Formats: sequence, structure tokens, C-alpha cells
Amino acid sequence: MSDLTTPATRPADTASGPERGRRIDGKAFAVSLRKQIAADVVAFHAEYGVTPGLAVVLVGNDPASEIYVRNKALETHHVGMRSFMHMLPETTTEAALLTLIGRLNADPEIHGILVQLPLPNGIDARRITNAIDPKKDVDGLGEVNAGRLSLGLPGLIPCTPLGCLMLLQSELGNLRGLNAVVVGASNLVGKPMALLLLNEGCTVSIVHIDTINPQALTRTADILVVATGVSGLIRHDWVKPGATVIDVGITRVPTASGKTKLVGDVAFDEVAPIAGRITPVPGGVGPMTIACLLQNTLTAARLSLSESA
Ligand SMILES: Nc1nc2c(c(=O)[nH]1)N[C@@H](CN(C=O)c1ccc(C(=O)N[C@@H](CCC(=O)O)C(=O)O)cc1)CN2
Repeated sequence: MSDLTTPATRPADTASGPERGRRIDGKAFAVSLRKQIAADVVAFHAEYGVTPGLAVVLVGNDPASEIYVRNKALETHHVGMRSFMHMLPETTTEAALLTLIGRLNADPEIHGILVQLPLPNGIDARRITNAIDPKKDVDGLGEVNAGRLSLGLPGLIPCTPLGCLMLLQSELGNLRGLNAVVVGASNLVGKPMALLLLNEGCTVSIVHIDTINPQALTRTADILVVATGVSGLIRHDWVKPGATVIDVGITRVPTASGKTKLVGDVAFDEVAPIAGRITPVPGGVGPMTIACLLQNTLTAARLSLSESA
């Protein structure tokens, strides 16, 4: 930290000038990350004779979740890892799910375990995520990994915030000294995102449901990360000119032609001309989530070879 008595500013615009509205291509970034992971999986197998394995558990029939877990299995195979799918009925009890997690924890062929969220009513998501061995917790949602993140210690980091951080670092380089505002305080995205940015040296604020005058805060952000699930929440007058805007929201809405389309939490058309850089929806943060899951699975396979978590 520099001299606290001297006001320091770090402009959002870099030496390259006040560029506006450049799209951050998360899809392309995820493709190159997966290529790198595939090469790392080959090298890992050559060195240790181990193929990383990922178990994904889906309970119930949520159509979006079914697509996500199928894509997770496909992409796991594509990078040369082993995929273990467990599709359980909506009627599955918490006790049965805990028994399955116990089995997966004990299975040496499985290095990462993920239980797709949301879970049906009647199953306590916190109890489930905490039952996963912290070394296999590739979602980074258990108390051990969440605690490690809050202490700035190495651990498994939730996939979507990790993907956002990778995009930010590739766009902006060092984030130290930047003002970051995270809109949304969920355990899945908002809280870990804020901690990651803090650990990178940003000055971080979290806007949440009880925040008074949220625009006043969001307009201070060099980095604005939005994860609320409220489509179009962030309008042009919420954004500082030149800011880097990361939109985590994904909502399916009907179109005039009777079809549907995906939109984010940011009103893209009006914010893009003001923002320096902005992620689109789709094709921004979403594809990074699964790529980072694969990255975490490889990290977990490496952890399995070490003595302690
Ligand atoms: N246990 C978890 N559950 C959920 C997580 C998670 O990280 N862990 N995140 C989300 C869903 N999710 C992965 O599980 C996910 C969401 C979106 C995408 C994605 O690629 N989106 C594309 C659009 C895809 C489409 O056409 O529908 C994009 O934004 O371009 C991947 C994974 C909730 N549950």
C-alpha cells in the first residue's frame, strides 16, 4: 500500500487513450484457456500417470441446469479429463445426496466434485457444499475454500469470479489501486469476486439490496462487475466513462418475434458507448465459467498428489 496521506488516482483510461465500448470476447478467451488446459492435462498425465476426473451431480430437471451439466461433461472430455455424471431425480433426499458425496470424496479417480445449483427445495445447499472434501471442491463454495479466499490464502476459487478476474487481468494487466464496485452479494459470485479484487489490490465496494443510492457508488468504479440476475439493471448513468464493465447476469427474455434471447444485467446498447470495455451476454463471462471449472479440476488433481489441503 502506498502513502495513505497522499490522494492517489489511477485513471481507468490507459496510455493507449480513451477507447470506448470495446467488447471483451469471453468465448475466444475460454477457447484458448481450454487449449492450454488440454496441453497441461497431457503434461500432467505424462509426469504422474494420472488423468484428472470430474464428478458433476445434478438433482432434478431444471432445463438450464441440464444444459450446463451436459456442456460440463462434453468440455471435460474435450480437454482429456474423465467425466462422471450423476443425474438424480427431483425426489432425491438430502441424506441420499450426502451419501453420494461421501462416496465421491473417497474415490481416488475423482479429483473434482461439483453439485449443480440451484438444488430443489428441501435440500440445504450449504450442508451439501460443505460435505465435499475441500481438496475436491472445484466450485470453491465450501467453508474451507471460502475462508482461504477471505484470508488471501491459496485455494480453489469459485469458477465465475475466477473467470471474471482472468478477463480483467488480460484486459487491464495489474489491477492494483483501481476502484472496483461489485453489484450483488451472492456467495456464488458477488462475495468471492469482491475478495478476489481486494486480494489484487483494488479498493472494493459491494452494492447490495440495502445500498442507498447505488448509482453514486457504481459511478466511482474503474471496474464494475454486475451479478444480480436483474436484467438491464445497469443503465448508462450508472457507469463512469471509460470503466471496464463485466456483466455476469444471464436472463432469458421473450422477443417481439415470439422467440427468446439471453440478456445481461447491463443495458448493453446504452452502456457500451460509455464503458471503456464491456463483456457481452452471451459470449462474455458465461463461457469462462466452464473453462475455469476445468482449470480448477486440474488444480484439484495436483492437490491430490500433495500431502495436505
Ligand atoms: N455449482 C454451480 N452451479 C451453478 C454455477 C456454478 O458455477 N456452480 N453457475 C451457474 C450456471 N453455469 C454453470 O454451472 C453456467 C452458466 C452460463 C454458462 C454459459 O456458457 N453461458 C453462455 C450462454 C449459454 C446459453 O446459451 O444458455 C454465455 O453466457 O455466453 C455456463 C455455465 C449457476 N449454477
